[in-house]
Amino acid sequence: MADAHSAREVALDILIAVEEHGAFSNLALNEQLNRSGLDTRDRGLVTELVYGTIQRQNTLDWILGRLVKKGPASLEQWAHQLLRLGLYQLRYLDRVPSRAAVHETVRIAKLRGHRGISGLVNGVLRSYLRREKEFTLKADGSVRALSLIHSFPEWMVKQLIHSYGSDTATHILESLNRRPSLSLRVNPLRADREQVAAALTESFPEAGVALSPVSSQGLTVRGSGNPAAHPGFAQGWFTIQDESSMLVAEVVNPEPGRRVLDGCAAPGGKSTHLAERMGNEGFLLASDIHSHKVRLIEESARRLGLSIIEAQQADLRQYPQEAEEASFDYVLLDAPCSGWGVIRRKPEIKWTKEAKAVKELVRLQRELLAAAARMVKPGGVLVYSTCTMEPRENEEQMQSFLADHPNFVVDETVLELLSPAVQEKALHRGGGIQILPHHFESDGFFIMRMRKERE
Ligand SMILES: C[S@@+](CC[C@H](N)C(=O)[O-])C[C@H]1O[C@@H](n2cnc3c(N)ncnc32)[C@H](O)[C@@H]1O
Repeated sequence: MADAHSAREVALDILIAVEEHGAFSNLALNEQLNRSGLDTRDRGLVTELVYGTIQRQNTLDWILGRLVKKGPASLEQWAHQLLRLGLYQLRYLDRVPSRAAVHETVRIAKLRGHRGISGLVNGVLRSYLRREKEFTLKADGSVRALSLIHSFPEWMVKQLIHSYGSDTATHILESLNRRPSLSLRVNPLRADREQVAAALTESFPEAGVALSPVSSQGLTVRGSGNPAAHPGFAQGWFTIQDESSMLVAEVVNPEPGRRVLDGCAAPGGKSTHLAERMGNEGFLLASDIHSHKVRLIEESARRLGLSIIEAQQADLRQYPQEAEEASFDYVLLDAPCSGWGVIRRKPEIKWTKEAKAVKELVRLQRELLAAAARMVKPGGVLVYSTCTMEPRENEEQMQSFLADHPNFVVDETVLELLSPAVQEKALHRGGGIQILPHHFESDGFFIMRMRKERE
């Protein structure tokens, strides 16, 4: 069995990969954990350390700025990451005794650096423990205080307050700092929701499996357990998917036998959901610009027994061959976006995506929307979705789409397609629905359904 020492070293390696090489935290975690040979408890610790340290980065750096003489940026990259990792444990992890956290951090510093560095690490962490009270943060209504208390960039906090008001913005920030939960979508072509819940509970008694109030195909897993390791996964009983994300296919609500285009489809979470809802009858073209990701759609479709999906690599903006224009009954555009709704799973989004990136995304989404609109048959349905709470990419984007495309009308009855719990909580924004992260402790999502008028 591996010990907690190596857990911290694995965590440090992942933090360095994310910061220096721009790796995605969730992918880097998966890859390094699989290689590490750590047991379940230590894997849990690594996950906690990596997500927590990235999540709390600006608060940790604010403190380090006062404790490291020339500032933390003057240190070598790995030493800066190591200090963040050590300080995170002292400030946020009750279950790790302070002595152990300091001792382990200094030990790693000795292993990886020279004596000077281990002395510095030791001094900084010990002076934090002595001066802890100086770093108490109080909400005083300012953007700066909220940004430091919850560790979000100030521009993002400002934008959330502007869009949702201060109370809701605070709920959003708090929720995005909680651990991501796990949910599954049951494949009705292969299994029944109650039976899958019972089978998983039998295999993982600690898992706490329950029926989701959000989606009629969803199950939530609140405790520990790894459903992907259950034999039912390979047999196509279920897919691991966030609950909010399941609402998109429910809003599209395609009839079996029809022609569907998913224009930004990889890795295929929503394409496979759509095909399941169609009872595997009809035709679903799942296309994405990245060929390596198109393979993932094919793999999932095969595992779930969905033969109506044709996956292809294509830039939606280069579409269509004339033959395909206006030939789809339903078109889904699940657009690339700023991803604020999934910060729980990819906390580095807070630090890597800058304010100006939103502008570029808005332009790309606009081009993709125009292309998607061309593919819809007269009388057909267009659904636009994003996993963000940023209004310029959501309701404002749709406002300008509707102004440019007067032949599309908003489907105002969209909530009737969704569960009572969603009907009660979802916000109505410009004809679309907005799920916020604290509504169900799931991802933030915007979804809007429109119909193309018959000529
Ligand atoms: C939000 S993700 C889609 C997630 C997917 N719908 C699912 O549920 O698994 C957005 C996708 O858009 C793709 N994309 C970006 N630009 C594109 C373009 N010009 N044409 C087609 N796909 C594009 C990206 O490769 C990415 O996979």
